[in-house]
Amino acid sequence: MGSNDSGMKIVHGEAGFILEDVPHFSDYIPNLPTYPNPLRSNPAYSVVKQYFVHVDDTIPQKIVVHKNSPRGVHFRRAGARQRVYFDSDDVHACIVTCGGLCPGLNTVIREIVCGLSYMYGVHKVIGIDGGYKGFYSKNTVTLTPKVVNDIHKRGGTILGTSRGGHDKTKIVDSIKDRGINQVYIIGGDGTQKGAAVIYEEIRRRGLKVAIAGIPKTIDNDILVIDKSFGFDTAVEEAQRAINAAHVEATSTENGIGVVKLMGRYSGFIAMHATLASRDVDCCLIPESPFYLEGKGGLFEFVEKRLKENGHMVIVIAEGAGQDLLDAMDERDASGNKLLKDVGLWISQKIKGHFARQNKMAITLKYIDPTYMIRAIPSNASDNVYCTLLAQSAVHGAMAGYTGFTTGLVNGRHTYIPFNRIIEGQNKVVITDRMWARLLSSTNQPSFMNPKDVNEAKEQEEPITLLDGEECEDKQPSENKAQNHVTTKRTGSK
Ligand SMILES: Nc1ncnc2c1ncn2[C@@H]1O[C@H](COP(=O)(O)OP(=O)(O)O)[C@@H](O)[C@H]1O
Ligand SMILES: O=P(O)(O)OC[C@H]1O[C@](O)(COP(=O)(O)O)[C@@H](O)[C@@H]1O
Ligand SMILES: [Mg+2]
Repeated sequence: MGSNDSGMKIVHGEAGFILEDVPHFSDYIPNLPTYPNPLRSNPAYSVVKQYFVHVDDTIPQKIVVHKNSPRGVHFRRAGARQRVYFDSDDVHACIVTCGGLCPGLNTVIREIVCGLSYMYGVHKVIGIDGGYKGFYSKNTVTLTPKVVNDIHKRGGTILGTSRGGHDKTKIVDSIKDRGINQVYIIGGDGTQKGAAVIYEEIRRRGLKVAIAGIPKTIDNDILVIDKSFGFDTAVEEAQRAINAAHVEATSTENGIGVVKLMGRYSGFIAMHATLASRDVDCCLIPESPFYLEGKGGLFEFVEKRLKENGHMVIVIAEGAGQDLLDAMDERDASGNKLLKDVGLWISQKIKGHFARQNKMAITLKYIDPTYMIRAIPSNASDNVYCTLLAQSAVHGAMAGYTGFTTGLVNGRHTYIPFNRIIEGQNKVVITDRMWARLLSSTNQPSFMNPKDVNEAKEQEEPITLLDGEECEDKQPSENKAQNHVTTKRTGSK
């Protein structure tokens, strides 16, 4: 076993096998006592054949391989272990939610509390009020299965959330002073960065405190994982806005419906909502630059579509086209760049264009459902997903793992080291099949010239085979997460 530059635990095996492992208490605290897992005598679980995860089980990050491909990067499989590193009576857990809202937050809170209680007999669980700053500036909330029983039916988070306020020293002091030894942190890329910092400080102080992250992002912009909870719910709810835009557009002559959806840096909601709806004529996302005027521009396409169909629907992600708007140099308390309302901007531009041209009268309706979508409870399938994520986090912390985010990788639940999650952002790959499907379903212009396409393709890395040869096919690089072309391919498998 070794560690790389970023201090990650890396295990190398045969045929190019790599395990990007997560930290464990035993890495920095010697001779800790262990206990048999209480699930052994749990009537529901004890009948399951092989309920406990084998200590060597790992999940591959890439499942499409060639016969000579190296086995590649793997993550530790999530789930209950034979032995645990906590006596249930000694556990004092806390839960915190940070960043923007997302459908499913309450379900995750519920299932952490119920998982700890029903599976492990843990009864001391508290909620941190209002995000990271709540650790040192607010009172805590007692969480029991009774308190959380119905919360999954509500949107938002019963604990409240916030941006900014991440003070490492004050947070870790508060964890220590309160005697907390398991910390469940639910939040997006910013939150997971904050969790990594807390984990490092806990380890530096030699504390037996498990730090477990549960990835939350309505934008689906977290690396490595298949998709984030609440994303499906958001795509489903977006259909209502798109339907309304379509009804408005088809009810007048030359009607245009514009719908803005969330997606600060990643256009997954817009892309999936468009593909699901089939009523959308044009989908604009941050990853795919566009322009308005001239040949191949948006105005030309709008005119064409109106002439052909008499109406059109445009879906635009909030982070799309920001380079065309006058830059706003403000940031939120977490340091995220504040965005201008691109939906309003594009609506005014289209109206202005047709007013100037004076050749076609249009009626444009702009719908911004973003916060309505974010505030709803999660749907049934997200509820199940949230349950499994929460239970994985609980199993991991009880088993002594720490410094991990729990996530679905190729349909299996895993523990992923923080460093892997926070090294970039998941983005739509515009040279990938899914975006091509979208372009073909809307028949919109790609707004790309051949030079852009070639540049995007050049950023892709070749697949290296075991003998060091390069395969003809290419795939997006793991390390180009900040570029337009990045590693993750939601839905394009
Ligand atoms: N690089 C960082 N280091 C430490 N804390 C961070 C970092 N980035 C964000 N945070 C903290 O994480 C929390 C949530 O971050 P934010 O970006 O608002 O939302 P999200 O986690 O959904 O991306 C905030 O309290 C913020 O201060
Ligand atoms: O108004 P707020 O709360 O700052 O939230 C706006 C942002 O939050 C999001 O919904 C989610 O962002 P995070 O997951 O990073 O919090 C973005 O889509 C959006 O830009
Ligand atoms: Mg974020």
